Formats: sequence, C-alpha cells, structure tokens
Amino acid sequence: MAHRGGVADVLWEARREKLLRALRDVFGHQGFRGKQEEAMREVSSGHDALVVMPTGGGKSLCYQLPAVVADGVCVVISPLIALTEDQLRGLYEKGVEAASLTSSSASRSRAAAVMDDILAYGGGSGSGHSTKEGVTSEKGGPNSRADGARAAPKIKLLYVTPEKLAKGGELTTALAGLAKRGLISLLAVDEAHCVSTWGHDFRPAYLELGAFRKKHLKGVPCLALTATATEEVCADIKKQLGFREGSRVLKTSFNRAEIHLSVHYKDAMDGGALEHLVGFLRERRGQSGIVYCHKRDTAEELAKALNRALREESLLDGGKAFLAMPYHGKMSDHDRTEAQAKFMSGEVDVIAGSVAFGMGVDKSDVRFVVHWDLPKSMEGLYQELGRAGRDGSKAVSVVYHSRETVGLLAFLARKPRPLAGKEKGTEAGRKRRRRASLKAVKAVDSVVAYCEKQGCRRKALLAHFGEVPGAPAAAAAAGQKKRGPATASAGSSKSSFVPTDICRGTCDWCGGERERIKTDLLKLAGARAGGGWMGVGVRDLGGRAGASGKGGGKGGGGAPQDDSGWDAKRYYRLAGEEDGGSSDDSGQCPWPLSATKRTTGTGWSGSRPRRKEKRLQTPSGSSGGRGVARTSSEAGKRPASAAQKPPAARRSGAGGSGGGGAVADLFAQMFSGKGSGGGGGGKGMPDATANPSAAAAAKWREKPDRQQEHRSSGSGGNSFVVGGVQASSSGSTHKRKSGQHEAGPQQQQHRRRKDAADGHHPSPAPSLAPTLVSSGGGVDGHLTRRAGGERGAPAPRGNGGGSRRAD
Ligand SMILES: Nc1ncnc2c1ncn2[C@@H]1O[C@H](COP(=O)(O)OP(=O)(O)OP(=O)(O)O)[C@@H](O)[C@H]1O
Repeated sequence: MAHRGGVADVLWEARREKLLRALRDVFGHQGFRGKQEEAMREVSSGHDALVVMPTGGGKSLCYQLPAVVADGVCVVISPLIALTEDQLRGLYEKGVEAASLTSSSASRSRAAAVMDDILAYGGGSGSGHSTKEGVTSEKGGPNSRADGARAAPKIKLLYVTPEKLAKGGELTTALAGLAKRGLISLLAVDEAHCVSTWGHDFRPAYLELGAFRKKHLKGVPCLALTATATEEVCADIKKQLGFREGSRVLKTSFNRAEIHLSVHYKDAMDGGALEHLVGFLRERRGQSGIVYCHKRDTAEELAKALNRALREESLLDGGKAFLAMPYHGKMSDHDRTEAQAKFMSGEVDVIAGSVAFGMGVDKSDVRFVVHWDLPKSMEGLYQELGRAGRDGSKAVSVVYHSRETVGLLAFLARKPRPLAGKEKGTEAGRKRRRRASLKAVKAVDSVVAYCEKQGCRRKALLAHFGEVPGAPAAAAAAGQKKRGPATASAGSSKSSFVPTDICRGTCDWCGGERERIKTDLLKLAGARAGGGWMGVGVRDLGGRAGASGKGGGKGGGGAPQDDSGWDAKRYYRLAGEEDGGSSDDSGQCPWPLSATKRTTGTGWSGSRPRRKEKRLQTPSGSSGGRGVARTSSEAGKRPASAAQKPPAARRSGAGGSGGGGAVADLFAQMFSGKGSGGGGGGKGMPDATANPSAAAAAKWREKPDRQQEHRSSGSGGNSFVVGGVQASSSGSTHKRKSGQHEAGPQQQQHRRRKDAADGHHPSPAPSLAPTLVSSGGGVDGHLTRRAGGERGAPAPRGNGGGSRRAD
C-alpha cells in the first residue's frame, strides 16, 4: 500500500521513535534488519502485510516490537505452541508479558490466568482467579478499570494454534470482545505458508483463519510471516487471510551467504555414508549441529552410532565429551524438552532428529545442518538448513542424497492429503487433494534436481525462490512463469535481483568439488545403467527431455543444467486436470497408491505395496533386465491396461513421457502406460560400445571391488529391493555431460541412421519407471557394518539385473 507523505510520514516518524526506543531498551538491538522497519510501518498504519524473510532473518521482531509498544494484545498464530516456548522464555526474560494457550497440564493455571486477563477486557466475566503472575481478573471490562490502572489486558502477546482458535468458545468470545474495543493490536500469522495448499506444510486449520478474522477481528491488521513462499504461495496467503487490496509483500533475499551448501551421494560412497558423516563431525568437534532424518528409528540409531563412533575418542582426547541425542515425535514431552534444553546449553553437540526439531529453536551458534535423508521439498530444505548460522557466522549445510529416499518420498507424495472438514466428500476437496499430491511430487522432484545438479547450488536454491542471478526483476519473473507454479516467485519484486557472483565458492560445486560431484553422478548413472537402480533419471547426465511431455518417447530424464526441469502443466495434463478436472472422481490421486511400480518390457503395472518379506525374497538378476523380479503372486497382477491409466493418458495414448524432472518422469511414465522413451523394459546390459557413458559405467562396474562396494554399500539401505528397468545411458548422456542440449528430432533421426550404419543398435533410452519398493531410510546397513565389521551381504546380481538387497 502506497504511503502518502505529509501526515502519514509525521505519524510514522513519531511511532518509529517509540519503536526504536523499545528495540534498544527491551530487545537490546541497535537498529532494524531487513524488512523489519517496513513491516512495522505497515501494521502500525493499520495495513495488512506479508513478510518473507529467511530463517533467522528476524521475522519475530516484526510483530513482537509493535506488540510491546501498542495497547492491547497481539494474537500470534503459531503451528506448534510447544515450539514457541523458546520465544516465550526470551520474552519473559525481557520483561514482556506473553503467553500461549495450551492444553498441557503444566501450563493450565497460567492459561487460566491469561484467559481471565483477556476475558476481563474482552467482554467475558472471568473466573475470578488471581494468580501468582499477578494477573487480576476482578469483574468488569476496561471501562471499569479493574486494576485501577490498566485500560488493556496485561498480556501483550498471546500465542495460539489455529486449531485452538477454530474451536470457538470462550477464547473466541474474549478475542471478539477485545477486537470490538480496539484492544487487539495485531494478528500475526507465523509460518504463514501453512495457509496455502501450495505451501510445503499445508495445515487445514490455517484455512479457517480468514473466516475467523472476517467475523471476529474486523479492522485488526494482519501480519503474515514466512521464510519460504513462492509467488503463488504469497498470493494464496493474501487471499486466504483476506488481505485488503494493495497489501504489500515485503521480501528480502533468500540468500544465506554464510551457509556453505553441499550434497553427498550415499550411493556413490566408497566407504559408506555413516563413515562419511562421522568424519564430517570429527572435523567439527565441539560444534553444535542438527542431523535431520525422516524416521524415528533412524534418529535413534544415528544418535547411538554417532556416540559410539565419537564419544570415546573425544574422551581420550581429553576434550569435551561428544554427545548426540535423538529427537522425534514418539519421544515423551519430558525427553524432548530435555534433549532440546541440553542442545541449547551446549551439553549436547548433535541432535539427530525429525524435522519437528528446530522450529522455534533460536540457537544462534548452530554450525551445521545435515540432511541424512533427502528433504521433501526445497522449502523444507531451506527452512531446515536455515537453522544454522543464525549468528551470521559461517555454517554448513550437507544433504545426503540417496535414490532410496527419493523412492520413499515419491511414494509418500502420492498419498492422499488431509482435507479441511467442509471439503470432505466434495469435488473441490478431491481436486485439492489431487493438486496437493501433484505438488508433493513436484516438490520432491525439485529437491532431486538440486542434488543432482552439476552447477552452483546456491544459484539453484535461490532460483527455486525466484531469485535469478544476474537477471533484472522482469526477466526473472518471465523466466519463472515458464516454469510453472512451484518455482514461480516474486519476480516482480526488486529484491529478487541477485548478483551473478552470488556464490563466491560457498557451495561444493563452486568451491572446488566439481570433479567429486561429476564422478559421483557418473557412478550413479553407471549403477543405473547396470539396472541396479531405481529408474529415475540422474539429472545432467541423462538426456534433456522436452517439457511438453508429448508421447513419442524422447529418452532421458534429466533437466537442462539451469532449469528445474519441471513443467507443472504437463502433470496437470497427465492427471486430466488441464481441461477442468479428471474424470476420475474417486477422490484418490489419479495414480495407484503404490511404490511398487514395476516396469516390464511392455509397460508399467501398478500394485499396492506388498509385504516387505515377499519382496526381499524375490530372486534377482537372472531376469535379463526385468528390474525387480516378481513373486509368483505378483506376477501378472494388475497388468497395464487402459483402464488403469489416468484419463489424459487414456485420451492421448501417450507412448513415452518425454522426460523432465526425475520424480515427475516417474509419474509421466505411470500415466503414459509405457516405458519412457519407448525404452520400456530391460534388455540386459547397455550397449557400452554405443555409448561412452555406458562404457565408462560398465568399466567402473567391472572392477571387482567396485562391484562389491556397489552392491553392498550404496545407500545406507537396509530392507530394500532396488531394481530397475534396464536403463542404458543413452547417447544423450554423453551430450549432456558436454553441456549440450538434447538433439532435436532431426538430429535424433540422423543419429539413429548413423548408429545403424555403424552397426550399433541404438541404446534404449533410460527407462524411468520407479521400481523402488520400500525405504528403511535408515542407517542400518552402515550401522551393522560399524558394529559388526561386515558389509551387508551382496545380493545376487545378474546381467542387467534387477534386485539389489543392501542387507
Ligand atoms: N534488528 C535486529 N538486530 C539484531 N538482531 C536481531 C534483530 N532482529 C532479530 N535479531 C536476532 O536474530 C535472531 C533471529 O531472529 P528471529 O528468531 O526473529 O528470526 P526468524 O526470522 O523468526 O527465524 P525463524 O524463521 O527461524 O523463526 C534472533 O536471535 C534475534 O534476536
């Protein structure tokens, strides 16, 4: 909203002085950061605003400071009250009255006092409690000056979950009453991306906030805050929260220059990923860090393994005893609180935890964030890595990539999303659910793209959020539009301009690790070519595929180097949504719920996940490139049929996916009903002579030690069957390596003729069907090795063979 000069400026100057004084006196800071000042100006002028600032950027202050100087209560919507405890503690230490309303018994008396306080002023009668916090609640509202001095509740910040707010009752009455009396200074919506189904953490109850605000908090300005929002998510947040026309989005650069970015490939590691992690931590002895993993068991095992590996030697060194602790949702409140407190105090060096850890934890000296499992989205990655280096000093982000986790995430992405109550059973709900699944698939795909990129990671990360190095804002916006909603971002904002030399060696690619990355990716491609890998494409090594996804089977699954490779429209088309929605009204995703896609030579056949044991017993290797061999009960079940294909695929009869994103390709192929690129099923080992990359890969595999490593190390894998459709690295692999784009149709025809003339059979294009069956996502394989000194038994492996067992 444009600011008019004159009176508005004068008023603002006066308010600004007041805010600056409180900033110094209460918070101990000397000046504003980022968009803090602008955000405060907006809300103190009664406008709505959306703040998009990086993690650790100082978003909380945008509502805390105005709340301190204003009369009345600032209502803060937060997704997890337990995680605001740190904030509350911080505010308490600063002498600011703040509270959260929780149902935990520990805080029940406090909550009662808080309710009394606001009810006394918000129109209720209060319960007449008087508590040791000194919150009085004699009957009567502000007009009666209950405590003889205050005309507003004592509480300055009230934290509630959206679920609590949606429940109605006393709290709604009190807040509505306060709003009527002008005693709600601000509605702050933290983690506002949860409002949007396009956000990475959609929370149905957040959808109710807009209606609540309209009904009960009329005239109260709203400040929404998030660290991660694309342009589309920003627009959705504004719409859902009922922002007034012209409300501003205040955005700073997403760049966290102090955080070094790197990716390591579990599947390509000679020594095993756990050893690698131990080495990494050994170099950072005494530093604080977080290791994120998806599963509770993994968190537990990892913490144990790290203690086993590092504690003793830290004691021998006479230094501080190394200590890692797990943190996950299945731990008791007490254990979680203890882990967090010890981490905050520095007693615990490393938390091996689920993504629940860190939200709301303001530890400024976290020096590294490790993603032991691939994160679910770029937004998640960004948010989690942002927990490092909040003090502005150097920190490190490491992602461990593994194809198994990609498979698990792809599977989870297809699971139906939760719907808000009123949407259950409606067409709108079904549509939203489908879109949410598509979004989740797309999200995984962009993380895979980030990991498998041969190029600057910082640029890739920033590009995801619409910050295109070297491009003026308009060009950035145009570029983003082409890529579709997931990557679209605030190109219209001037702050999206990024200098071309943004990285300066602060990622692995720019910082001298190109050869390592190339070699590792080549190993992945090689392993894939041997049929031992899930069939999703290794980016930048696979051929570039047309984003159109039209049938006809262009090979390759990679994306161009500086492109996310995602064309969302294509997937809507495939899901039958482009022209008004799929005819599939089952309410499920338009693809079968299964991670057990198994591609045969004639196409895919879906099956619901079967018992793991069955899969583990599947013989492998002898099937001549059939990918995962089937148990007899599985064989022949659910054959590919037109009826199983989603509507668009049925309509088009598409023959191949045309490639694109890795996970996306996986779906494209499911939809298409045939092997991507027409490659379809496995046909044994790749024709190494026809393809330099395949030759290199074959050579690599020929080494006995490599074979051993490849079979048994890999991915921390435990109970996996990783098989694949035979996927040879096509000629395009070679081309991609040399930085060229995929050949057009004429060039391809020429190449085929040339191949025929040379007596080469053209290599089948990499088939991109997912064949990953299960994911332990854990550390078992490596742990076993550490503990028992032995590697997992190598699975029998055949020519172009399918299954691989890591344990
Ligand atoms: N103007 C400022 N000057 C100096 N330090 C500041 C300023 N504003 C905030 N900080 C400090 O920056 C750190 C991060 O702030 P804050 O927790 O508000 O970030 P955030 O953007 O809310 O992060 P997250 O998204 O992780 O919750 C805190 O330690 C805070 O004290």
